[in-house]
Amino acid sequence: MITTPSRSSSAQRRAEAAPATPYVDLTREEWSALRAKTPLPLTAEEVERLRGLGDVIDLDEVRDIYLPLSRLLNLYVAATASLRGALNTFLGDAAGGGKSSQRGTPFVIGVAGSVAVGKSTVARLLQALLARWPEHPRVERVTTDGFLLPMKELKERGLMSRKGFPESYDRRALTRFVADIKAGKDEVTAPVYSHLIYDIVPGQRLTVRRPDILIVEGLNVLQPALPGQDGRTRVALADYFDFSVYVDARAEDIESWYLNRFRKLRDTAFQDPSSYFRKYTQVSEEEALDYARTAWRTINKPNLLENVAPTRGRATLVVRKGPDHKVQRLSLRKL
Ligand SMILES: Nc1ncnc2c1ncn2[C@@H]1O[C@H](COP(=O)(O)OP(=O)(O)O)[C@@H](O)[C@H]1O
Ligand SMILES: CC(C)(COP(=O)(O)O)[C@@H](O)C(=O)NCCC(=O)O
Repeated sequence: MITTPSRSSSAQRRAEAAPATPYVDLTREEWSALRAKTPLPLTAEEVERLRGLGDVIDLDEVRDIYLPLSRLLNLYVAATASLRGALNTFLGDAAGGGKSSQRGTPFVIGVAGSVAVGKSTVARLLQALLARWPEHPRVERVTTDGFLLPMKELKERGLMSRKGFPESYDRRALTRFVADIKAGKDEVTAPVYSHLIYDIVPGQRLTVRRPDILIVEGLNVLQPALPGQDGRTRVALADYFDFSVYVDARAEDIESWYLNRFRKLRDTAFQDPSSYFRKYTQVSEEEALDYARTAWRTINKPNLLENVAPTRGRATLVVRKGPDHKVQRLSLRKL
């Protein structure tokens, strides 16, 4: 065969020089150029609604990063619906039509990353943007903190300073919750955690009623399953995800976001007389920040390094933020 040498593009040359990875790596510029292909511009009114979520987020960031992401997810949802059609065709052929009318289950998106990396901000934004697509107007969001063990149990098990570590959750209940959603149940409920009382709210449940899309956000959503008592591997939460996003940043930057958030909360939510953290409004800011620094150094940073960061390579998409929260790079899993 005769081949003619062609002048390769810089992207091609970079791909050839880079070590093999299961991801397509994109710079911010490459990703944001995809915005032009997103047929869903934001109106001024919608931009205001996004601001109304209470998140401090740069509007260019919404347009350049999160709007293309909502487009990508819209394509994945559509592709999953086509796959369901293929499955129904197969079931129709194989089972004489009896099982060929699967209604479809919610499309589940996991959002993982460290404490304070910005998971909730990303998840709220995605919820608002995805709900604008006519194909999937009902988008619900749950945080995994509802599956933390109640404080009484954490105390009994000596886990109060391991809050957020995999062992501080009822992982079976969490996996069951998402399994039930993917089983197509009409109503699935979950316990509710309150940051105010720093505990599970007794008797309260949230109900998920077959949304088009469910976003599950939490530190450990990409954790592999624990082996059962019989030593056998179990199903993990992430086995039920249709797509997952890992929000990544340098630990030093996340620490400063954690401390900033603590400072803001000290001026707002901690002032509430029923707040578990009210004591930090009664001491100097420096003393309060000393507590937050210790919590970062002894709980959240070790959890990030030991448990959370090692799950990054399981995500469908990794978004890497810089010190100003702006996304600098993205890695998208190849298919
Ligand atoms: N894109 C962003 N731009 C500016 N600030 C952000 C952004 N994302 C998160 N933050 C801030 O960083 C802190 C942590 O974000 P949050 O969404 O609460 O994190 P997580 O849910 O991962 O704990 C908060 O103070 C939040 O306001
Ligand atoms: C509630 C959390 C464990 C996070 O829960 P998630 O929804 O990610 O499962 C975390 O935000 C937290 O409160 N950690 C305890 C250590 C600290 O106070 O920073």
